[in-house]
Amino acid sequence: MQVTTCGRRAGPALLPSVVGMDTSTDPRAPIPPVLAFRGVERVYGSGPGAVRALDGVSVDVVAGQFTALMGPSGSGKSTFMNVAAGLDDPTGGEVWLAGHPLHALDDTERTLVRRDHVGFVFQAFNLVPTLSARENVVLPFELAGRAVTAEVRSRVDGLLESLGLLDRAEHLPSALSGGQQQRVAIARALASEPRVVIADEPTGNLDMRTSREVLALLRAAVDDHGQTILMVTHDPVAASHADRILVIADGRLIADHGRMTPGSIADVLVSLEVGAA
Ligand SMILES: Nc1ncnc2c1ncn2[C@@H]1O[C@H](COP(=O)(O)OP(=O)(O)OP(=O)(O)O)[C@@H](O)[C@H]1O
Repeated sequence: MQVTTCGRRAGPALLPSVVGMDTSTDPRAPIPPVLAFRGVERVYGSGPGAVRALDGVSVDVVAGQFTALMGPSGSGKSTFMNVAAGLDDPTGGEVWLAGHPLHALDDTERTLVRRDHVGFVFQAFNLVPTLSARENVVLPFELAGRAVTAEVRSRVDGLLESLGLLDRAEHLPSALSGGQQQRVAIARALASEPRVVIADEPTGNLDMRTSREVLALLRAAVDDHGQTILMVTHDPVAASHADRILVIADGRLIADHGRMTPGSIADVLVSLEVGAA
């Protein structure tokens, strides 16, 4: 097991002037991380009742990797994802997304960074019920005021086809199965070619077979298109599709594993529960 830089407060020497921004033209330069946390803290409340949901988290999420974030209930997974996506503000430390210092931006600026660089996949699909599958996939372009050009339409149709949805493109979400709805959500997340897709329990509402299909699609987005994915899951089978498994407990990153089998992941989670008992 490689233990991360968890809990370490990064000093100035660790901070390049712009973390994650590709400013170099040197082809030998290391690929910058898509997401960088530097000593990130998120404290809710104050005084004796304060909760340290993130407690000095330092980690890089690497481009073109499928990273899973796991941990017990209340360990800080949702807080990590919300801070990573600029939906929540850290109370300390630095968060860099695609080269942008989220910790230093105001709400409007963070919204723009999120819109341009993050795709979301949620457990509850979150499709607009009155729009067809294709309209749901195109919606983020329209919301962002981006022209839905012939090229965009062709990319959307290519995605729908590769996800096996072209013959369902005109259907409303209510006429689709859970697996098909999640595939539409994945198409929507991938369509704008975001720097990172944040997936929150994407298989939480799906049966085992459909879960496997959805995970294979996420895996293919990484392997075939170099997509970066950050996924929260409680499910060792889901996490076994990831290249890297981060484990969080009490707001601290406590482990950083490469690919693992579902059995080994389950062992790690059980040992956490035993340790906490
Ligand atoms: N808005 C909030 N106000 C106060 N405390 C909060 C708030 N949001 C989260 N917390 C607390 O922060 C800690 C981490 O919560 P978080 O939701 O990030 O955990 P989680 O790992 O996602 O849990 P779960 O797996 O149950 O969804 C918990 O102790 C939680 O009660």
